[in-house]
Amino acid sequence: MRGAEPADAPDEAFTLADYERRARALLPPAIWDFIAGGAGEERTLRANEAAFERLWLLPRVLTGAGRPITGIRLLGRDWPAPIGVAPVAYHTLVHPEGEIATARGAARAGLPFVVSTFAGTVLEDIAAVAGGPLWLQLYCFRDRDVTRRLVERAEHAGFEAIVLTVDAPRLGRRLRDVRNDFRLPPGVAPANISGDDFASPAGHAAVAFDPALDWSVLSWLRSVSGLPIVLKGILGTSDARRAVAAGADAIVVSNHGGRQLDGSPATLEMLPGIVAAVAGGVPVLIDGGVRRGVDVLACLALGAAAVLVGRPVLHGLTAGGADGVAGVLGILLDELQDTMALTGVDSLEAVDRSLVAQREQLPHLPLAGLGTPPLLPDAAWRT
Ligand SMILES: Cc1cc2nc3c(=O)[nH]c(=O)nc-3n(C[C@H](O)[C@H](O)[C@H](O)COP(=O)(O)O)c2cc1C
Ligand SMILES: CCCCC(=O)C(=O)O
Repeated sequence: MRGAEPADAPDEAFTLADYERRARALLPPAIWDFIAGGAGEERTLRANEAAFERLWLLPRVLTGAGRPITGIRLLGRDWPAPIGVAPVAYHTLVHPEGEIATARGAARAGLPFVVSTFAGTVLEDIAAVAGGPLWLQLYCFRDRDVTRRLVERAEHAGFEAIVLTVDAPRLGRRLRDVRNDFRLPPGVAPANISGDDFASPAGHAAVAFDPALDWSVLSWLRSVSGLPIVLKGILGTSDARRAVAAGADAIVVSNHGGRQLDGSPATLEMLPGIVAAVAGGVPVLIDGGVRRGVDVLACLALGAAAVLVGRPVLHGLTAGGADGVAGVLGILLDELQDTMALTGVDSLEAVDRSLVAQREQLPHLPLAGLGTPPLLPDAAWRT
């Protein structure tokens, strides 16, 4: 499906799919399953990547576009490209240096890194080697003192935003982990929170996560931190509007990589409606299934300010530590530049919806009219 591919784990990685195959060959099966898996029957997990297969990019020719400039500005900071590392727990599951190596890899590209509440290494140590913006992903615990201390430490260490995950009153039912009776191996534990039994991620979340959060959590967070607040895990238009009204500084359209509510839609499918609902009020980021530079441009064409990438970064970390992370991010960046050049745009401001078409909406394609609901409500195919 993914083009000219070697049958096994390749020696050299030219695509994110190559890194994925290398990681799979290296990791114990239960750890692979924890990372790769989603909730339930994994319908949402599959849908995230599949949604990109339904979009075509429409190249324009003779536009006079020169060398592509990929930089953006977000929450007061310049990013060299609209790509960041999504928060992923326990990088120490796949590499002994964990998030330290990830931060070093991301620093080579100058790209931002969202560090998980469940990082396996110490926030201050990560900050010491980081080269791009650092954001802290926050799970709000029943114990607000533990939650507050984490935020204060991050702020003190130079983290620039808090990314509150709002789609996890508990963890989704991840059947691979249930069947494997998945436990963290010895030596893998959260480095920035203590006291609990963390061995079973779902069991720990059931005890420690606040299952009854409501919108007042934003004012609580404002009372403990002056940092910008990003809400991660918004999938609906009314929640997106509510987030803006409640004072969020940005949102991430996310279904947690298909790990929470199985049966929720692909993030790409929800993006245009959410962008319209937010109407420029705050930047809209997206994650879920971004695996190629073309996917990044498709998200931007549908109105995203930036994308976050989760599993591929862990694949790079598994395969080559900091070099592997830099490799994954570098491939995405190169592919984004190729895509911009070949689409006929040289800046991201020039990227808009006229650059994408949903394949079912191109009337001359045999696939037209199969009854798939339109991704772009206004049939935005133009030439
Ligand atoms: C192994 C793993 C651990 C994750 N841990 C967290 C986490 O601690 N906090 C969080 O908000 N999201 C977490 N996520 C979700 C990611 O931030 C992100 O939403 C998702 O992975 C994006 O999809 P992608 O993997 O297809 O790029 C995790 C995802 C994976 C695969
Ligand atoms: C308690 C660890 C939660 C990590 C997480 O969010 C995920 O695995 O998706």
